[in-house]
Amino acid sequence: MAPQLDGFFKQVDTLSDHFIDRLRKAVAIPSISAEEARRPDVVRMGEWLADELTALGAEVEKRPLGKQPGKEHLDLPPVVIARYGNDKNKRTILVYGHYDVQPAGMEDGWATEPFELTIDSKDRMYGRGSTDDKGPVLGWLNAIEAHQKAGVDFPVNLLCCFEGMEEYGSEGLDDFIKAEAKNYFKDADAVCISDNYWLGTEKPCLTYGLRGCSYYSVEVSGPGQDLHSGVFGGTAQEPMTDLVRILASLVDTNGKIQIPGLAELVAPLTEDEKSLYGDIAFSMDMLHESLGSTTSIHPDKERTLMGRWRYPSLSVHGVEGAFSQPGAKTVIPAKVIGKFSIRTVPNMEPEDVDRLVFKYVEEQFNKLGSKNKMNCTLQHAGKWWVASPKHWNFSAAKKVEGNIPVTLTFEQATGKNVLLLPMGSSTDAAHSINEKLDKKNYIEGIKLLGAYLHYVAEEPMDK
Ligand SMILES: NCC(=O)N[C@@H](Cc1c[nH]cn1)C(=O)O
Ligand SMILES: [Zn+2]
Ligand SMILES: [Zn+2]
Repeated sequence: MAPQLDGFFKQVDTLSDHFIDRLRKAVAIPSISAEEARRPDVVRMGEWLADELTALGAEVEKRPLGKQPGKEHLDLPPVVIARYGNDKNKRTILVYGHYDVQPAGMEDGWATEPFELTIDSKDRMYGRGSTDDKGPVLGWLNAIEAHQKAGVDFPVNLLCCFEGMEEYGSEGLDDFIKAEAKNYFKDADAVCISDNYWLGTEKPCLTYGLRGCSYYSVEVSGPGQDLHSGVFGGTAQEPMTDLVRILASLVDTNGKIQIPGLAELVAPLTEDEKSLYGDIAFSMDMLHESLGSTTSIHPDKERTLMGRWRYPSLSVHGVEGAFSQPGAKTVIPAKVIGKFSIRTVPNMEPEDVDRLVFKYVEEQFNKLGSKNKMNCTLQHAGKWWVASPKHWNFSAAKKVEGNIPVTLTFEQATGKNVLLLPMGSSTDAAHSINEKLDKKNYIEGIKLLGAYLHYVAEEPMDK
């Protein structure tokens, strides 16, 4: 272990209550990027983060990203960029994270108030954003503070890029990264992202690939307004009935995507690759623990891991415009918008996926012979990404021990290696109700991020 690390680690332990308090303040800001009414809170969260970074001595800027595409009345939240240290003799590491969160409310079934960090008797810290991605983002700030208070020299120059629209597909960030790759980010020697999870609960992991995500809307409309089913049921063709049929035709119960031609886009499985899955420290029990049930598709670990990593999957997410409250409202919705997405893998090109999806959805709708109107559109697409795990950036991270739309953009625009270094575990329930981060993962995760920076500072650069 590098000698300075000991002092840093001890200081992280000393400051642990203060770091938890910092996370409590962050979780208390409901920075939900998908909800228009919460946009001021997303902006407030960015400002809070910028202030915290400034107080730690970083040079901070809040860069505007313009208007939200398709919602021109809304400003995108600023990207918070910062530089900590400018020593030409040190390496420069660019870290990325996001300060926005997924929607959350008690009505979804949370056991505790989602925007109040609640710590239970097993030191599990519940709150929206605790693991995705406020805990990991604060991990970098906490690592800076622990170095300062321990009197340990910070081993690298740190560049930060923290965005507020990740959970909405990182609107506006691609163009920003491309524009700044040779400007603000020009000194970066490597990139590190902490915005994913361990495979299980005990063993840290490094991630060198992410599936892509192509996200679609299917709008079906007919009547001029919502109708009373007692008055109009049996007289009007119902958009919801058409939509449910289309959505049901996309994928079967065992996750097999029904869209012709899609499977042919996937890189074939080689014997070499197949043999790798057996040795991975993962079990069906671990999967069932993180699922919170035994309703898994595949009976064995190999097929499960392949289903999660190397094959595409299609998920149906929800329906806009449909009655979703408790009770028995007898409405016939006039217009409904179904949402589904496909997690894509090598070698699926997003344009090919779109073409096959649009053709199939059109055919399924035409088969219904409905007089309603249907329109299928792409909301956003992030391409899959695979890195080189032999790079020095990964070698450094290995010593200390899963789509993030902009990962590929960082790699292509900066030309630098990108490492994904997760803090949270597989049971953290990111995007779900009762999201949490274990205190152990948070505190040890701060040490992990700090130690990675020490090792990356020392790695020979010749890979
Ligand atoms: N923590 C990463 C994450 O959750 N990313 C989102 C990104 C996304 C894509 N489309 C909408 N959001 C994910 O769902 O993978
Ligand atoms: Zn995230
Ligand atoms: Zn997320």
